[in-house]
Formats: sequence, structure tokens, C-alpha cells
Amino acid sequence: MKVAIIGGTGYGAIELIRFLYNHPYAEIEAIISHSQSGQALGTVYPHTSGVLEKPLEELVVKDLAERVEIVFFATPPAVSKDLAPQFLEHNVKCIDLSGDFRLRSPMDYQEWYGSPAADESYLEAAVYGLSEIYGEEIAGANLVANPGCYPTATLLGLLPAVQNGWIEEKSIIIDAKSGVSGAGRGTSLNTHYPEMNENLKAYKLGQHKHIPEIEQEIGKMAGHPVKITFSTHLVPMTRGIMSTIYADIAHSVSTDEMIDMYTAFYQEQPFVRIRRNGELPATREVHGSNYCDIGLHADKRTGKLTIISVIDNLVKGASGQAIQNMNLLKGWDVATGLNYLPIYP
Ligand SMILES: NC(=O)C1=CN([C@@H]2O[C@H](COP(=O)(O)OP(=O)(O)OC[C@H]3O[C@@H](n4cnc5c(N)ncnc54)[C@H](OP(=O)(O)O)[C@@H]3O)[C@@H](O)[C@H]2O)C=CC1
Ligand SMILES: CC(=O)N[C@@H](CCC(=O)OP(=O)(O)O)C(=O)O
Repeated sequence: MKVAIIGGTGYGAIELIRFLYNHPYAEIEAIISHSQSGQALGTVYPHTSGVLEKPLEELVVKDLAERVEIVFFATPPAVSKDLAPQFLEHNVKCIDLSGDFRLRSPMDYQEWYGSPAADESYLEAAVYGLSEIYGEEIAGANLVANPGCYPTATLLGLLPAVQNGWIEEKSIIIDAKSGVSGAGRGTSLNTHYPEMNENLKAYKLGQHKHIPEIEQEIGKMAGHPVKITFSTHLVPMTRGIMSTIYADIAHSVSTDEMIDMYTAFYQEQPFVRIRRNGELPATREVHGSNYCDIGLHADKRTGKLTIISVIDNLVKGASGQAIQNMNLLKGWDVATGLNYLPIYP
């Protein structure tokens, strides 16, 4: 099956290319770049030279639509909302790594992204691509809104407890930390080496666009609106997200009962691993892989549950999950092309 990637020189794209290169059934037909078309991929990313000799191409929608079955958007916000509908009209399926189709409410998109939302009919047609939760809907979708990196770690950590009614949703506090590649390849003062190295910075408190996304999905699972407290931090490492989540336990539940319930919830899911015996996950233990590792502690003394959820932001938080969603769309085993052990150390 032939696919194309739009936003070809970004980090999401180069990670898609890494997985697609080894995928047994998918082939990269075209890599589209609005800034460097005409160049070879190897001039932008020399580590691909001699292995994957591909030109970066200019986007011509009609031509591309005739060449591929699926398009991946690895573009900044506000690009796919206009472009994806053009491909959908040509019966080309779209998997969007940006946030353009994640929020059901156009008003929320306008408020948190600061520009008008996609046409409402496309927002309604889009399936939220949290693979472990919406596998069946993704299988029948034409447009998949791949989740944000923080929401992926946070929701996989929270949803089993929410579904079982084991926590008080209004007490949820999420303290999340990300490596710098989460901000993409572009340069900025915040991600400049002297500013972020040996430093730990909180940012976008109360203003992060992942707040409405997480609230939307928890609210859907809980069956009523939920408001969360969410803080984000930049950590001086390249990859990785750790989302540490606190919530009041609704009924008396032990750590072992919680672990058993989470293990049962994700029984059929190869990429979510629940830690046992007091082991807690670390970002290195998922580095370069599509795993989400979750540790749990139900504190009898305080009545609080602590959930620690780690992912690689570029893999499970973006491109790996996008490939998982492509596998779901095509009816292939979800792990096809994604069976990598994490890189350690
Ligand atoms: N980095 C991460 O961990 C995660 C990222 N995401 C989301 O995935 C998307 C891609 O992220 P990432 O790869 O990190 O970002 P990058 O900034 O690294 O790459 C984005 C690429 O999009 C292209 N682009 C930039 N501006 C435009 C434009 N106006 N029109 C068309 N194309 C444009 C550029 O490639 P070119 O010039 O070659 O076209 C650019 O390299 C974003 O929406 C991001 O929020 C989601 C989850 C995690
Ligand atoms: C470290 C860092 O800056 N991370 C980015 C992650 C955003 C992102 O990737 O946004 P979407 O997944 O919603 O597209 C941020 O916090 O804005």
C-alpha cells in the first residue's frame, strides 16, 4: 500500500519514515515538503542517505491523490484542516498528527488554537486515534485525528480508572514532563540549548491546548463534563514524556487490585505494559518504542491514587501511534512494523 507524508522535514515525519521503511506492507510513495521541495531527503537528513533515496516533493493534491491510499499529515496546526478535506474528496484516507481534528467543538478549537476550526462535518467524521480505546472506530474511519503526545500518556494512564469509577474525576491533577523534541525541529528561545540544558521549566500553565483534548476524552468516558488541573514541564532530554497523575480514590481499592484491573483492561493491547511489584516506569524504558508503561500506587494513608505513565513522545505520542492506526485502518495486526524493543541505555 502506498502512502505519502506531508510536512516531510519535521521530526514527526522522519520518525514516520523510520517505521514505514521497515513496514512489510506499506511503501513510502512521496515525501512532501513545502520548504525544501526539490532537495533529496538525504540532504536534510544525512542518516537516510544510501538507504532511502527519495526526493522531497512539492504538494500537488490531485497528482498525489492518484498515487497513494493514505496521507499522513505531520504538519503544524492549521494546515491539515484545509488540506485533509481535499484528499478525503478524492477518497484518500488521512491520518493527522496535528490537533486540527481532535476537538469536537469548533469553539474549543478557536479558543485554544487561536484560529477558526475545520468544517464541522469533518470534525464529526474524524475518529480520535487513541488506538487502544477506539480501535473499532479507527478501523472504519477515513480521517483519524492522532492524539497529542501528552494526552496519549495521560489518557492511557487515566481511562481504566475512570471507566471503572474508581477515582473522583474532579480531583484529577496531571503533572507532565516532556523532552525537547516534543516542540518539533524548529528553533526557539525556550528550546535553545543554554536555556533548557541543566534546567527544568514549567510552561503554558492553564493555557496548554492539550487541556480541552484530555477533558473531552475523560468526559466522554465518565459520561459527564470533567475539568482537570494540568501542568507541563520541559526536561533537558531529547525524547520522552512522563505524566504523573494524582486523583482521589472513590472506593477503598488496594494497589494490587488497581494493577489487576489495569492489566485486564489492556489485556488485548500489546503496547501498554502495567508494572507490578512496586516497579515504576522510566522514560528510558520506552525510548524509541511504541510502548506506554504504567505504574500505579494506591495510598491507603491519603486515599490518593498516583499513576505514572511514560511514552516516547515521537513514537507512541505521534508517529508510532499513527502507524498503529494505519494498521487498524487496513485490518493488519496492530503491531505490524512496530515490534521494536526500546533502545537501552
Ligand atoms: N514532536 C512531537 O513529539 C509531537 C508532535 N505532534 C504534532 O505533529 C505535528 C508535526 O510535529 P513535528 O514534526 O514535531 O514538528 P516539526 O516542526 O518538526 O515539523 C513540522 C513540519 O511541517 C512542515 N510545515 C511547517 N509549516 C508549514 C506550513 N505552513 N504548511 C505546510 N507545512 C508546514 C515543515 O516541513 P516542510 O517544510 O518539509 O514541509 C516542518 O518541518 C505537529 O502538529 C505537532 O504538534 C504530535 C505529537 C507529538
Ligand atoms: C515540549 C513541547 O513543547 N511540547 C509541545 C507538544 C505539543 C504538541 O506536540 O502538540 P500536538 O501534539 O497537540 O500537536 C507543547 O507542549 O506545545
